[in-house]
Amino acid sequence: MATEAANGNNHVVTKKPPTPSPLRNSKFFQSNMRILVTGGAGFIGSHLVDKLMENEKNEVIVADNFFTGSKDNLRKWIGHPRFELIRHDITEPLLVEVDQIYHLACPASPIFYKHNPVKTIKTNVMGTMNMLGLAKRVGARILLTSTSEVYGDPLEHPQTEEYWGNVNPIGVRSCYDEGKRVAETLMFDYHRQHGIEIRIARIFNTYGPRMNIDDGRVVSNFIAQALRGEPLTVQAPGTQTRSFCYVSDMVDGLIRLMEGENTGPINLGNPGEFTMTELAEVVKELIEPSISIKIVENTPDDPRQRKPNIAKAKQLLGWEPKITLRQGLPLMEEDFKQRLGVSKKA
Ligand SMILES: NC(=O)c1ccc[n+]([C@@H]2O[C@H](COP(=O)([O-])OP(=O)(O)OC[C@H]3O[C@@H](n4cnc5c(N)ncnc54)[C@H](O)[C@@H]3O)[C@@H](O)[C@H]2O)c1
Ligand SMILES: O=c1ccn([C@@H]2O[C@H](COP(=O)(O)OP(=O)(O)O[C@H]3OC[C@@H](O)[C@H](O)[C@H]3O)[C@@H](O)[C@H]2O)c(=O)[nH]1
Repeated sequence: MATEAANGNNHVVTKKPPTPSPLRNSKFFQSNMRILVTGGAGFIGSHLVDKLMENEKNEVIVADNFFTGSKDNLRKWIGHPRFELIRHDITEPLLVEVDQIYHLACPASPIFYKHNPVKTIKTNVMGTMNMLGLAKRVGARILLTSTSEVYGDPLEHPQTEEYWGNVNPIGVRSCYDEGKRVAETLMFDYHRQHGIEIRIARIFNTYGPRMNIDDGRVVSNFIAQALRGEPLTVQAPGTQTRSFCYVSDMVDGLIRLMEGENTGPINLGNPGEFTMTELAEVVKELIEPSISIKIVENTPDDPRQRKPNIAKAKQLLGWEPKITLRQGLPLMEEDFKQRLGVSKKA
C-alpha cells in the first residue's frame, strides 16, 4: 500500500508486516485487532482505552510507568479478558505482538514535564524510538500524540499544519516542545526509511473528567479552585489565549486518524478561543459566582495565543468537535466534585 507524506509528494511503499503467529488465524482466536496504548493510564489514554474496549473485537494492552497516570483510571478494565496493564517505562524497549500502537506516553502538564526535563526528553526521543522499533518489528501502525506546543509562541494565527513554529530550543519548555518535534521527525524518518505506517495528531488543550486534580493545567486548576473556594489564579497577563477541546471529541478524532489513510500531522482541537481571564469568568459564572479572580506571576515562554485551524481534520477525517466549553465544564465539575468529596448541586 502506498501512502503520501504530509509535506511532500514522495510516495512511500509500506512494507508487508511479518507473518503473525499462526494462532492469529485460528477460528478460536477471538480478537481482530491487538492494540497497544502507551500512557493509557493517563487522562486522554484512559478515555481512549474505554472507547477501544467498547469494540468486542479489540484486545487492549496498556504500557505505563504511572508517573502522572494511575491504575484507578483503568479500574473497570483490570481483570477483563481482553485487557492487559503493564508497568513499563517506554524509555526501555518493549516487545509485544500488536497491530496498532497509540503512543501517548509523556507527561503533558507543564509543571510535570518541567519537573524532570531530562526524563521528559528521553521519553519523547528514546521512548518514541522504542515504539517505532516495535512498530517496525511487528508491522504495526503507530499514532503519535504530538502537540500544539510544536508551534511554540506562534507568529501565525490560527495555526495550520504547514506552519513550522516559533520555538525556543533552550527554554524550560523545550524538553516537551522540542522533544515532540524530534518525535515527529523520528516518525517521518521511520516512515520514509522503513515504510512504517504512521499517524501524527497535533493535540490542542484537552480537558475533561479524570484529569489529575492537582495536574496544574488551567482548566483543572480553575475547577478545583472554584470547588475549594479558593481564588482562580490567572497567570499574567491573562490576555493569552487557548482553545479547549472536550476529551470525548479528542478520542473520536484520534480513532478516526488511526483508522484513516492520512499520515498527518493533523491538528485536533476545538477552535473556540478564550483568553485566560475569559476562561476564569466562565468558570466563575458556571461553578461558583462568589469566587474571586487573582492575577499571579506567569512562567517563562508561555505562548501568547493558540487556536487550531482544523480544516484538514474536517476534510480528511470528517471530524470536528461537538462539545462547547460551556457544555464540557459542568461534566468535569461533576467528576471533580465526586473526587473532592464536595456535595452535588441541589
Ligand atoms: N491533554 C492535553 O491537553 C494534551 C495536549 C497536547 C498533547 N497531549 C499529549 O497527549 C498525551 C496524553 O496526555 P494527557 O493529557 O493524557 O497526559 P497525562 O499526563 O494524563 O498522561 C500521560 C501518561 O503517560 C505516562 N507516562 C509518562 N512518561 C512515561 C514513560 N516514560 N513511560 C511510560 N509511561 C509514561 C503517565 O504515567 C501518564 O499515564 C501526551 O503525549 C501529551 O503530550 C495532551
Ligand atoms: O492556574 C493556572 C494555570 C495556567 N494558566 C495559564 O493557562 C494557559 C494554559 O496553561 P496550561 O498549563 O493549561 O497548558 P499549556 O497551554 O501551556 O500547555 C498545554 O497545551 C498543549 C499540551 O501539549 C500541553 O500538554 C498542555 O499542558 C497558560 O497561558 C497559563 O499561563 C493560568 O492562567 N492559571
